Order: sequence, then structure tokens, then C-alpha cells
Amino acid sequence: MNRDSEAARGAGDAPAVEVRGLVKAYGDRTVVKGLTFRVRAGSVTGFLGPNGAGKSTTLRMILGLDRPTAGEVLVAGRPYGRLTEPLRHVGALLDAGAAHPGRTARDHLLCVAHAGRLPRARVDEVLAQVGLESAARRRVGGFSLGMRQRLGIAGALLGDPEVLILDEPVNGLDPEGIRWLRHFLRGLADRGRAVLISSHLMTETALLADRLVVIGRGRLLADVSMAEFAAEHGRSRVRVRTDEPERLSQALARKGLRVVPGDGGALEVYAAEAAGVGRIAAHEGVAVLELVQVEDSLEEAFMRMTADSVEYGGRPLGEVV
Ligand SMILES: Nc1ncnc2c1ncn2[C@@H]1O[C@H](COP(=O)(O)OP(=O)(O)OP(=O)(O)O)[C@@H](O)[C@H]1O
Repeated sequence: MNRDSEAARGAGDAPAVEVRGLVKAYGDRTVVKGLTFRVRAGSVTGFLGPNGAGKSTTLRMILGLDRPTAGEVLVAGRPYGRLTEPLRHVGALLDAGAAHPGRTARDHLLCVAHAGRLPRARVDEVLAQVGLESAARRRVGGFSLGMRQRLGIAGALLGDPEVLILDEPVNGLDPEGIRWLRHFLRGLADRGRAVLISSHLMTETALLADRLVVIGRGRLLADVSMAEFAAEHGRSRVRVRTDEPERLSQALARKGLRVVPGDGGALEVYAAEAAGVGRIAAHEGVAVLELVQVEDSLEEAFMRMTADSVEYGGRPLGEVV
């Protein structure tokens, strides 16, 4: 049986990564506080949280680079340290700047393959997979950030792993690079691999992931599909502008709608439909100058969800909710 069908067969069985009650304390400071979540085969999971939420610490524990204070992580059903051929189970990109600048891309990957006792033939395969064949004999020092990301991903793929973990993979990628990454990761997931990508930006995660694990201050805030997150947290409001805002505001409030002042003298009406707001205005005899249905962006929903857990955050000006 080839690895693709093996991995596909794994989909739906045991989770590719299982994080159970994970805790990490540095001295008297606990930065990961009882995290439990799963990363499934066949999906791209976004691991999302504001700066300092504990993402990198968690990834390091998944990869056996840091020891949990409590709890455990299982990769393919076992702790990382008990995997006999770890690079065949999980590949990771934690720091795209890790390659020696004086080495060529190919030599860098040959070193990684050698250290991991992986076949040399994989080097040319992964270079082709990430589209770096033509740059294989160039020194890494001259690479753009996007090329370094591709090289880092190539390194993570050397063992043809079931699980791919990428820390902030979008850093340095231009829109074309992001598009490439989306298709690339989707392709891996479609072939039954589990992909976990960390980020502190919802917009870029939404482009790449079909599942979301959101953390804030070391705690789990959500473990949902992208579609569920959008359905639960995307909020709809109506922006309406009139030359009699006071009167319209009172009329809307009488109907039980929550109204707050918006930009440029407009009113923001929460949990409302534009047609309903238009009818109330007509009934009140107030001229409507602008009437727009506004959907909250996923980024706004994410920021609201993590508002209490931003380490060095300030309160946004004009907060209306
Ligand atoms: N070796 C360490 N010793 C002490 N504190 C640490 C150590 N490593 C991380 N921390 C702290 O743990 C917290 C979580 O850090 P971590 O790097 O895991 O967050 P993150 O979510 O990856 O953030 P970012 O998006 O900024 O990379 C931070 O407050 C950080 O200062």
C-alpha cells in the first residue's frame, strides 16, 4: 500500500495529533493552560491566537522540543519521543531563516535528509514539489523570504510525513505565494495529510484553513470548522444615514433594536435587516440617505473573541460592542 492510501485510510480514525490537557509553565508563569484539541487527517487546521497566546510553545511541545508541565501530546497515537521514525510522521517548519546562507538549497536539504536518515532521492522530489528546482543550486543567502518559506516547507516534507506543521507560513509571501500555498496545502490535505498552520491573522488563515483552533492566553477559545466559525461569529448590522438621526434612532429603539452612532453621522443598527430598517424609517417619515447591510469580517470576529486575551493590547477607540 502506498503512503497516500495509507494516510487516506488513517483519515477519520485516530486523530493525527491529539493534544490533551496540555500545560506549560516557565517558572511561576503558566503560558499554556490546559489545552485540548485534535488535528485531523484530511484537513488544514489554522492554529490562531494573538501574539504571546502560546502557539509556538504548543507547537514546540507537539514536536517534542519542549516538555509539557502537565498533559500530553500524541502524534500518530504516540508521544513524539516514542516515534521510531519521527520525520516520517511529522514534518515542521518553525523558522524559515534556519538554513545556512552560504549553502545551496539542494545542499541544505541534503544535510537535513542525511541528519534525518532519509533517502537522498527525496531532496529532488521535494524541491520539485515546492517549485524550487530551478533555484536548487543557488545559495540560500540570496533567496527572497518567499523562497526561504518554500525551502523550509520542502525540508518539512522530506520524510513525506502524515502531519505537516508550519509556524506562520504566510510570513513574507506575496499574494501569488499565498495562492500557491493554499493550493499546495489543500492538495496535501486531499491526499489525507493533516496540516497545522499557526498564525495571528484571521484573514490569512481563512484563506488557507478549513478548520480553526483559536487560543488566547494559553486557553482554548474555539475548535470549529471555518464554516461554523463564520456562521456563529460573523455578525450582521445595518448602517443607515439620515438627516434626522435622533428621530430614527428613537423609532428603531422602540422596535427593540440596538442602535449606536457610526462613522460620518450614520447609525449602526445591530442584528437587523436593511429592509426592516428601511420600513421603520418610511413609517416614521424620515428620509433615508444611505442604507447598507454590513457583515462583520472574520478578522473582527476573531479580534472580538480574543479581545480579553491580547497580551499587550489597548482598547480600540470608538468600541461600539
Ligand atoms: N523560554 C521561555 N521562557 C519564558 N517565557 C517564555 C519562553 N518561551 C515563551 N515564553 C512566553 O510564553 C508566552 C507564549 O509565547 P509563544 O511564543 O508561545 O506565543 P505565540 O502565540 O507563539 O506568540 P507569537 O505570535 O508572538 O509568536 C509569551 O508570553 C512568551 O513571552
